[in-house]
Amino acid sequence: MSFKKYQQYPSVKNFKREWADKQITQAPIYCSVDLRDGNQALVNPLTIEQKIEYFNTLVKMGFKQIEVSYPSASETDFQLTRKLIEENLVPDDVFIQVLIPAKKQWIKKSVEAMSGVKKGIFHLYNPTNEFQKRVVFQKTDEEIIEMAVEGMKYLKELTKDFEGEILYEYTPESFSQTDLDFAVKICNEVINVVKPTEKNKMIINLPNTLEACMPNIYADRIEWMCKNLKNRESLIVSVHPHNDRGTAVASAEMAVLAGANRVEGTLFGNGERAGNLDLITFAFNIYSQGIDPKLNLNFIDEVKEFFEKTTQIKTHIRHPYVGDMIFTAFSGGHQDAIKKGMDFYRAQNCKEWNVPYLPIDPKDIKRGYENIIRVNSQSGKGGASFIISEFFKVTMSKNEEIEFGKVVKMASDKKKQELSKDEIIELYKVYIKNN
Ligand SMILES: CC(=O)SCCNC(=O)CCNC(=O)[C@H](O)C(C)(C)COP(=O)(O)OP(=O)(O)OC[C@H]1O[C@@H](n2cnc3c(N)ncnc32)[C@H](O)[C@@H]1OP(=O)(O)O
Ligand SMILES: CC(C)C(=O)C(=O)O
Repeated sequence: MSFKKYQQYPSVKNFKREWADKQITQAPIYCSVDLRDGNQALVNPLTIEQKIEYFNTLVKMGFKQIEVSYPSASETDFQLTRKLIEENLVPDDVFIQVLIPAKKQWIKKSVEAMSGVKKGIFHLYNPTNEFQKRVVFQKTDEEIIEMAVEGMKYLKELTKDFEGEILYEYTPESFSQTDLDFAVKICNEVINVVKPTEKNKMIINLPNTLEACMPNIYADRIEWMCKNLKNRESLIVSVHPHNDRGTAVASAEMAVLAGANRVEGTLFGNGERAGNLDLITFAFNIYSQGIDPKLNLNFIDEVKEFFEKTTQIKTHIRHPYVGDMIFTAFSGGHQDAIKKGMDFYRAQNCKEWNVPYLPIDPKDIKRGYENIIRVNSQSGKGGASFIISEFFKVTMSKNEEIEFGKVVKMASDKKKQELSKDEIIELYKVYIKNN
């Protein structure tokens, strides 16, 4: 291994950031890219039937913008888009989005796929970083700009008679490794073609295609772009974070502070390599700050079950907010604080959630309190006492708690396994009989 193979990501020079003093006060616009970016990462891409079921789940969750396909990628993508439109499967308040590479034949195919759309987002992209410009495309800067400009002109021409509500989106793909001066130049040229207004905005999407820098630097780059893009008030600035460094959620949050109005991501962060921005964690983070997340998250366990069955990807037991073990403590110190916190919360009929070690109230996502404390050899008296009061409806004295705590500790240590609720209750019955 040699770290010398890699270079440090450059910071934004001569730039006075403002985002660091801000707070998120409202949820941004969400765009789910599960059916495109998520789908392109699956071992077996989704069938039309699976995509429709997935689409309906996203709609039920409250997504108003959904990237449904890459119509030039496959017949399935193309036909799915046609089916959604022809069979009127898209609610009136939902935009469907298609991803389009900047090449005439693919633009044409994508426009055909969207014919008759009521609310549509045409998302054009071409890679803009130094390596891809020179090695993959073997083009000059001017030729790369021409690809984007000519692509957008052609797209506009082909869609000029569309009667639905149309939004154009442009992505300088691989923005994360693109020189900022070039990124702003190419975006401004495309903006010149679309000519957005405050009433008819366009989307400029700035992806962390390969997440290569720390979230603070991504935020600097987003704020710098927001300050240098033409006609900013007519733009919806969007971000599309990936998770290669494991910091996609932080990058998205800081990008929102830095001026992004919209985030693209997927459920539970599915996506190529280390995945995309996890929209569920992102939205729960907003929720847990007392802000309306503008997504319906209360049936997230059903969504998770559907997601796992459909994608064949198991969500980690420690996945923030939704993992199976996310509201469970084994360790004594934590259990003691949770028990005291729960007792206080109930006794005082608290309006604000403030129970230690529980990031949100499990009931918010239809989970009960029965698993918040589980007991093994790492547990203390508080854990055993919680089980007895919660499930045997007996409140122990302090002294009893101490003595019975020792009994439970010995039994679980001897067994070298967790003790079930029933085992603890049985131990308690014996303890009472003998004392
Ligand atoms: C970061 C992202 O997620 S971007 C989205 C990437 N998603 C996908 O690629 C999924 C769908 N893609 C596909 O199904 C196929 O790649 C297709 C249909 C688009 C093209 O297939 P093929 O013609 O067989 O080409 P192939 O995949 O080998 O190579 C891609 C070609 O498109 C070019 N290309 C890649 N992106 C773009 C773009 N945004 N605009 C224009 N051309 C592009 C490449 O330079 C390459 O060109 P070349 O054939 O002249 O060398
Ligand atoms: C096409 C763009 C938005 C993309 O998927 C990426 O850059 O990761």
